[in-house]
Amino acid sequence: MKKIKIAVQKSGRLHDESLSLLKDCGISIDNGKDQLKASAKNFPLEIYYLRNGDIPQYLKDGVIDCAIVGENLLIENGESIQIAERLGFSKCRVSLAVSKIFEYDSIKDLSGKRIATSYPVTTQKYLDEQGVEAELHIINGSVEIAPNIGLADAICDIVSSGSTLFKNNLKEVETILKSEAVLATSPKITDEVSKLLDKIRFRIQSVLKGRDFRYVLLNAPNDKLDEIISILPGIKSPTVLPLANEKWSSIHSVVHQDEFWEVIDKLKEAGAEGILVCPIEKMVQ
Ligand SMILES: Nc1ncnc2c1ncn2[C@@H]1O[C@H](COP(=O)(O)OP(=O)(O)OP(=O)(O)O)[C@@H](O)[C@H]1O
Ligand SMILES: O=P(O)(O)OC[C@H]1O[C@H](OP(=O)(O)OP(=O)(O)O)[C@H](O)[C@@H]1O
Ligand SMILES: [Mg+2]
Repeated sequence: MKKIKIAVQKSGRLHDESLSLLKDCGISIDNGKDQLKASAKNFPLEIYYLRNGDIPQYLKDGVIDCAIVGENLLIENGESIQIAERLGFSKCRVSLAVSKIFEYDSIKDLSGKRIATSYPVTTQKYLDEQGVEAELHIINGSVEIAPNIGLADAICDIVSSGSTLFKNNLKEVETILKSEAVLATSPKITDEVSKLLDKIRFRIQSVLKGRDFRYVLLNAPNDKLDEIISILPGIKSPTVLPLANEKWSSIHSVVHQDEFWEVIDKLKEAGAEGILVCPIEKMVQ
């Protein structure tokens, strides 16, 4: 049977969450130590452990069918690569930054300046769009040190919490793009393998949706049922079950994590008691 070839980062920021997502999708991988390729035990899938930076090229060449990769790299080297799913982790941005003492008003201030970056295509594209000419210095890591050692006037690199910029006396001045981990697909994927990809996508969607919601169980006095039900969003409508005490009912529902605490406060105010909250492993729709 044909297998789908998926790449994940060998080590680094995306590695652990990529594997845990596949595991939550019920794909169990038999890994030997330092093995760069392994097979799933219960799904027609081969996993390849690669450098994140190399993945776009492997996808373009069709050596792998899909991959979990940082979205920012698709802008750098990923024309023709499609995003099948956004995965919601490793969120960051690619930004321009300058020394804290640089009097920066607009992007025009970088005209004729030296910019150090590991993302030359992304940086150049942005400068071209803004009509600014600058000199790029390509370096592969520790980019934030460049202005402090006189190698560059500005940098273009990944920012998440901003602490690396802060520690290196830099300030973020322009956000070029936002990124997260994505499931990306090769333009050369065959129809047969696409069917396997669809199965993985369906599982990923169910897992990610489950992570966004909480299952809520509570007890409600029957005379408050209508009010309490009106507070609960639910997928369709909440489940209401009678309790042994006939003046009370048990209500089950799902609540989005974004509105969770607000909903819980309202439920308590409306007379709900014994509120239990459980994680949802998967939510299939
Ligand atoms: N500080 C961060 N916070 C959140 N996400 C990040 C951060 N740094 C990088 N990322 C995201 O994770 C991806 C992987 O970053 P990481 O530093 O692990 O690998 P990499 O430097 O791209 O290299 P390699 O090619 O060696 O695997 C990046 O492409 C980016 O999308
Ligand atoms: O805004 P922050 O939360 O400080 O994160 C940003 C830093 O994280 C990444 O580096 P990483 O730690 O991945 O090291 P690397 O340069 O070796 O890839 C990135 O290149 C920045 O340096
Ligand atoms: Mg990094």
